[in-house]
Amino acid sequence: MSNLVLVSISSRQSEEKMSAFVLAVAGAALLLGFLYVFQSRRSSSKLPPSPPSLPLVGHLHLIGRLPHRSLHELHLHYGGGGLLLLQLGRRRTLVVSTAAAAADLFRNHDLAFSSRPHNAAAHKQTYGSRNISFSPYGEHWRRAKKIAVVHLLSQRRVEAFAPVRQAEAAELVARTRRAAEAREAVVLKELLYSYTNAVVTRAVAGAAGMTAARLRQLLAHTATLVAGFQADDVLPDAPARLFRRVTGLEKKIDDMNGEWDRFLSEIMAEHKEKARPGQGGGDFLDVLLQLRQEEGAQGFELSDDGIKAIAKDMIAAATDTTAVALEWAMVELIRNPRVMAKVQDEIARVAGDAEQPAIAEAELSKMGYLRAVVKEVFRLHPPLPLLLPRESMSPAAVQGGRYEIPAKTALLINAWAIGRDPAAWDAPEEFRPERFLCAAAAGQAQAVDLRGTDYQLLPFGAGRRMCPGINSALPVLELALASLLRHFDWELPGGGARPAELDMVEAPGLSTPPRAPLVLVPKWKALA
Ligand code: HEM
Repeated sequence: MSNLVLVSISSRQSEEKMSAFVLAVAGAALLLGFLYVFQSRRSSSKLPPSPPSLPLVGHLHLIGRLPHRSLHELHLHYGGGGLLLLQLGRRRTLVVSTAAAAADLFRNHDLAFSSRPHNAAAHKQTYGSRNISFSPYGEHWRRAKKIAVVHLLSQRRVEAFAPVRQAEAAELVARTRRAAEAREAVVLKELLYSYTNAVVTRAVAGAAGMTAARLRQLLAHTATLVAGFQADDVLPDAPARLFRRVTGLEKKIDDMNGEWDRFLSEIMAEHKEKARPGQGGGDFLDVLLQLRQEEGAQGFELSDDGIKAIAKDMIAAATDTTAVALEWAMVELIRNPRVMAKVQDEIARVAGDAEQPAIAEAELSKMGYLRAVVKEVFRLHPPLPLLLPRESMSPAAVQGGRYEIPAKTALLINAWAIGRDPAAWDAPEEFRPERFLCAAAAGQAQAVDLRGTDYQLLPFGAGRRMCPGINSALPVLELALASLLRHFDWELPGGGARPAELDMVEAPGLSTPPRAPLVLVPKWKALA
């Protein structure tokens, strides 16, 4: 930039002109900045606290590569009542950082905040927001979510997939055993991602192997295209589109959508071919095709694109999240040998010395400490630390009228910060699963749970937009963890970091695995 300026100014006269110009621009920017701050303060005295902002970008310059951490810092500095109002580019955004503020939002204003902000790139990737996750609040979302809850992710269907989980957990153990026998270290992320990917691919499309491998590639590419703040979050529609075109992003997104569509169309065509009407389907695609035949799913038109959008949603929502939670669980257990020993003892006690490699799912419900470990992992490492963004559809007077939030305000719930809220948790930075057992032992009605009614623990969200996949995710996660801890002892490779030195910072993205992928050496435990 400075070189350009030097070259272009050839005479004293032009230097003077330039200084005047620079001064004018700087003055205008200052004025705009002042007006902006003044305007946002003046427009309502009942807005939540907000740091000083800049013209155009608002507060974007205050957000680093890990937005949940930047927002937590801002909350510690400015947060009144656990709320902050930020201008993130073009989006006015309410950020919730404490359990008490989340409780008020979910108990009293869930409906007002039940939509999703429009994002042109996401709109394109979801067949025009025909999926569930990114669909704005309305009839389409209501019906699609009901289909997911009643027909795809119900307790009955989750139980029907138990053999798939068993088979994939056995495969996970077998792969790990091969590495153990070869005395090789494993990259946990790869092992775990293959497992969750295979489970979800079989549930959605009934296939594993090549299909799972192709899907894995598609998911990885998609993640790199949608991670972090997008042009659409910052700029109005037309300039955002122009930005995407100029940077080549638009073409990349179109190519990726084309690949996804070819893949989904192929597996749909296979399902249509083998469909046996009236036989009650096996995988999600079978169920969706069957529902289409039955009176249009109670008047809800399930077009080919609609079915593909829902199938893609399920695959994307289930794979990463579960693998990320599993990887953090292993990181925390390696860092906390006392907890590792205790949970391994419990698993050995409950699962016994059975010859077969798989743990029966009925045994998982008897592993209270394992469940407490899982909750503690979700408290400190929610895989989607800011959940999914929401948007308000009407004005809301929150915290008993203390603050007034205008309609069309985006909402970010910082589940990562809420899990560290000192008003809700004792010694929040400590990994201590016992906190969940003590609550139950102390006669409190029930220990804090993950199901969206305890607002200090929100890894699956809460309210109308809460994750419908929780019943399906928990057994997938618990089964893998129990199997890996039952059959193997785990060590860091020699010469690497010591447990206490493990990097506990996240990688950036919508879901946040450890920044440094965990590498461990498994040791096969011969069962007694
Ligand atoms: C550890 C695993 C998982 C975690 C941590 C997780 C977390 C979340 C979160 C935080 C949300 C947004 C909630 C909100 O906006 O308040 C969400 C939404 C959603 N999840 Fe999950 N999820 C997991 C697994 C799954 C699975 C296995 C499925 C399906 C097979 C699934 C399907 C969905 C769908 C469809 C939505 C959109 C709901 C809506 O917008 O109404 N998730 N999930």
